[in-house]
Amino acid sequence: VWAAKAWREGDPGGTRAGRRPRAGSVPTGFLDVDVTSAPLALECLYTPWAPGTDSDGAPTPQDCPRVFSAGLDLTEMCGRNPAHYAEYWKAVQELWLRTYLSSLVLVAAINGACPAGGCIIALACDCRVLADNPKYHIGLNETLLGITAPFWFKDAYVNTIGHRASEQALQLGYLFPPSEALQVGLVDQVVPEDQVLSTALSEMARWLAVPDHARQLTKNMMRKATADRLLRQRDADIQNFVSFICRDSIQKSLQVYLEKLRQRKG
Ligand SMILES: CCCCCCCC/C=C\CC(=O)SCCNC(=O)CCNC(=O)[C@H](O)C(C)(C)COP(=O)(O)OP(=O)(O)OC[C@H]1O[C@@H](n2cnc3c(N)ncnc32)[C@H](O)[C@@H]1OP(=O)(O)O
Repeated sequence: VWAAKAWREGDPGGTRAGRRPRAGSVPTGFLDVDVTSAPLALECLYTPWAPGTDSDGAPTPQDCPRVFSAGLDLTEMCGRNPAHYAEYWKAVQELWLRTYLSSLVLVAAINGACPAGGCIIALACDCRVLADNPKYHIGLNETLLGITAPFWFKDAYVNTIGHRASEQALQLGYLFPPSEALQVGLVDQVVPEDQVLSTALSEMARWLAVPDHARQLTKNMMRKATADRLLRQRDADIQNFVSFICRDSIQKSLQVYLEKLRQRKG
């Protein structure tokens, strides 16, 4: 995700926020963003986490091909205590709200798989450019993990691809390959892999050509109702998440899913 400020200053990389998971951060699979540090805002958010770092120790997108974000870190939702789940979910809400309501132009350059939490961050951006690789699936696949997408994930989905397509894709936990993602409107452009970043920059230029105040007011007008819905019920949403995730059956489902992932690797 590239933010307008960094781009404007001629530093597309900007300050890196994506680093290996650490205390106080929201591990989202391979995307790790510190949301407890206010000045970070979104000017710094741009890269998925994966092995491979630059001279500052920050990861570089070209070093982590194949994964934009593996979604939320399932190990944060397994075998922990309710206080941990509550804190984690609050941080996830915060990450989404800040991204979704940012007055900056945000363009997601999706250079790999983009399931669940990865998809929700991409959906919070203004525009999505996906690399044309049949392995780069995008969507909300929660049901396949035995869990349900929270209402605000669903709202963002419906806002983007419509009610019927969301209803079907959410129930099936469907991950769209690039051509279908484009067709349904989940992404705005599908381009060859080596053109993702340049296309994202062109998109950024297009959005930045619009007077800022008019674009920002319009963005807020379009997004406010969806964000307000979560803001009104943040605490209830946290309680729902905690009681849901603490169920034995849900813990079991998540553990089985994680185990399958690990076995698939081996
Ligand atoms: C009432 C309301 C209740 C609401 C409740 C729930 C709310 C929503 C909750 C969660 C949303 C989510 O985001 S769930 C996460 C969904 N993500 C996925 O399903 C993706 C899983 N991962 C993959 O499919 C693949 O890893 C990949 C396609 C992204 C990449 O494939 P690749 O082959 O490159 O990588 P590996 O498979 O080898 O994985 C490497 C390594 O990472 C572990 N892994 C992968 N994904 C996750 C993850 N999301 N969380 C934790 N760990 C993950 C994988 O097990 C490997 O680990 P090891 O190195 O230890 O073997």
